[in-house]
Amino acid sequence: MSPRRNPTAPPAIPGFEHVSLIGSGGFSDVFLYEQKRPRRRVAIKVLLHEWANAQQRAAFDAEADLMARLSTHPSIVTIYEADIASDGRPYLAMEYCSRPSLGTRYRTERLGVAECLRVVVQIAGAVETAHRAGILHRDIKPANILGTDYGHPVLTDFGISSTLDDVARAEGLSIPWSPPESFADPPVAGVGTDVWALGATLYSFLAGRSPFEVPGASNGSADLVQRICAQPLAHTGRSDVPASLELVLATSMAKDPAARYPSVLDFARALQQVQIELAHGVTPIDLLDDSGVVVADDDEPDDDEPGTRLRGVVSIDPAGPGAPGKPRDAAGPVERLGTGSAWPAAAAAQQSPVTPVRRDPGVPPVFVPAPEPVRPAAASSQPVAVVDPGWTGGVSAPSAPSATATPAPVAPRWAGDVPGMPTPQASPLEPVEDTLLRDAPTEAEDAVEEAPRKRPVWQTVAAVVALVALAGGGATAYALTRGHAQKADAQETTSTREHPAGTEDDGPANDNLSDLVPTVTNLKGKADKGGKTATFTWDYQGKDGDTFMWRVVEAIHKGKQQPTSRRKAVAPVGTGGDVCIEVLAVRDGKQSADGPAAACLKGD
Ligand SMILES: Nc1ncnc2c1ncn2[C@@H]1O[C@H](COP(=O)(O)OP(=O)(O)OP(=O)(O)O)[C@@H](O)[C@H]1O
Repeated sequence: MSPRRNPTAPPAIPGFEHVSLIGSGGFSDVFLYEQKRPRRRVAIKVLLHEWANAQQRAAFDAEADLMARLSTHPSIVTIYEADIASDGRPYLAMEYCSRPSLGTRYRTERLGVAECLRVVVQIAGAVETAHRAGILHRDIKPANILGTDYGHPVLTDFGISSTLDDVARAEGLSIPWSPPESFADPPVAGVGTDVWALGATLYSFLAGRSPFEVPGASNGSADLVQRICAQPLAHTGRSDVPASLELVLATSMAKDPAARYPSVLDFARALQQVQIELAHGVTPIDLLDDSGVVVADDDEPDDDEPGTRLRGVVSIDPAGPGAPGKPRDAAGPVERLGTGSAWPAAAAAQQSPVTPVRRDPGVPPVFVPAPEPVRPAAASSQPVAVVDPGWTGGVSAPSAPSATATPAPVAPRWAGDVPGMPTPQASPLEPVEDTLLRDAPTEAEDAVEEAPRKRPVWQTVAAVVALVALAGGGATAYALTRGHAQKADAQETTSTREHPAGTEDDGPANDNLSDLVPTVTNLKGKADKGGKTATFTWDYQGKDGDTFMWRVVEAIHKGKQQPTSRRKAVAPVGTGGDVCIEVLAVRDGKQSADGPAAACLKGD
């Protein structure tokens, strides 16, 4: 896969030897290093820019401390150290996860229902733990669930980049896993955002596609946003997914945040109920109690909280002494949640300090909460330690579950989420892009010492709107690279591609990815003499014999795909000299894993 930018040079870091590049994200490059003492492989995430001031440095330190404390959770990637490299760039050394991310796996293999449930319940424990520490993840998606050497799923990417500055904190998100309120202006974030994203992640694992991706149809960012906001959720299309699980998914992805599970813990409990129904082992939800330690097993079953590795779940005040990953600075860069409820996360959902989720009093929450709010010293217990096979890879201690312990999900009230949802036809998938709302840093941007930033959602929505205007003859053009809104040049524009997780560059984690079809890069158009046509050219680093499909793209219509084996396409220009095209690489019937690249030529 060709990155949208060249990776930066690996910095010299005392005590570590650079081995290879693992991959590049929007704000960082991740390298494999060999730590000298003790000898072990580590993944080092190096931010693209050095810090401009002491305030940013302090924010980075606070964030790294927080992450390190959170990362003791068994389903959160372990952080080893955070520091500043010799070239001035901050870095984070972490556990090297040698297995492909779930972002790669769900697209390339059919995951079993049991594994999907197990993974998501485990990750739910991580997310709930973060929420109790006052942190929203805000970018939960399959690609951010890595696999350790032992195959344990671990959540990563808590947005260390969001320490950069206020702009970075604005919003950057992965459209396919984002809820409708993320597309509001300004975007809204709360616990419900993570509940939706985790539900959407589970859906992706089961369906092999993200929830609003329609096989065979256009799955650009504008399409996805429209469907996420307005269309009902389709069934996963799998006969081995029971109706109860479809309902849990629909509840977690109810359009109205108030109609979702009030906390990730509640969502996880509903999944445990499905595990019970399917006679699967119940996966424990790993949480800390109020003293900050995992409660030791004892021999009394906990019928009320099946499989929750926690006895006295309490209202944890993130500022309190027992809070895991207690923020050093309450005014720090990460999004903090409110507290003070017996349902801490639920309370937080209503009190997001950034923009509260508006709860419509006329719409009662449809989730039936667990019978009792969590209480301190509930003195329930776990009976025996059992080995949870598969992803768990370790000893866990689910309590004896009771089929009546956790309430079954009830039908969401949101009209679009009711059963009877359309089931998409099975057809070859056209993968949608992973993180869709990022600026693609240009070399010029890289050259200046500017904090990387994520593009606020409303800006991208504005870009979508601008593209609509373009179809109507407007002169403003944007290159929409499946969600990347890049302002185009006056006469020539270039579109570069996102580098999605799971499609890394050459490196040890990529062995199983050699079959992925890369995406074209450096797509640019130039008006031909006479102004009636434009010639687009692009770069491509795939295999001999790979071909391309290209087509003209308008705001609400896409032209017929045209095959070519050349890296060139001549497109007719529209009114005002505007024209946008998208180009997809094809190999043996397979398309670019990252979808098409797109670029626009803007008229006068
Ligand atoms: N601890 C790790 N072990 C192995 N691979 C990792 C680790 N952390 C990240 N990676 C891989 O490195 C690549 C880049 O990761 P990074 O988190 O920077 O990018 P991203 O998630 O694609 O983008 P962004 O962070 O901008 O959303 C991804 O392919 C990711 O799977």
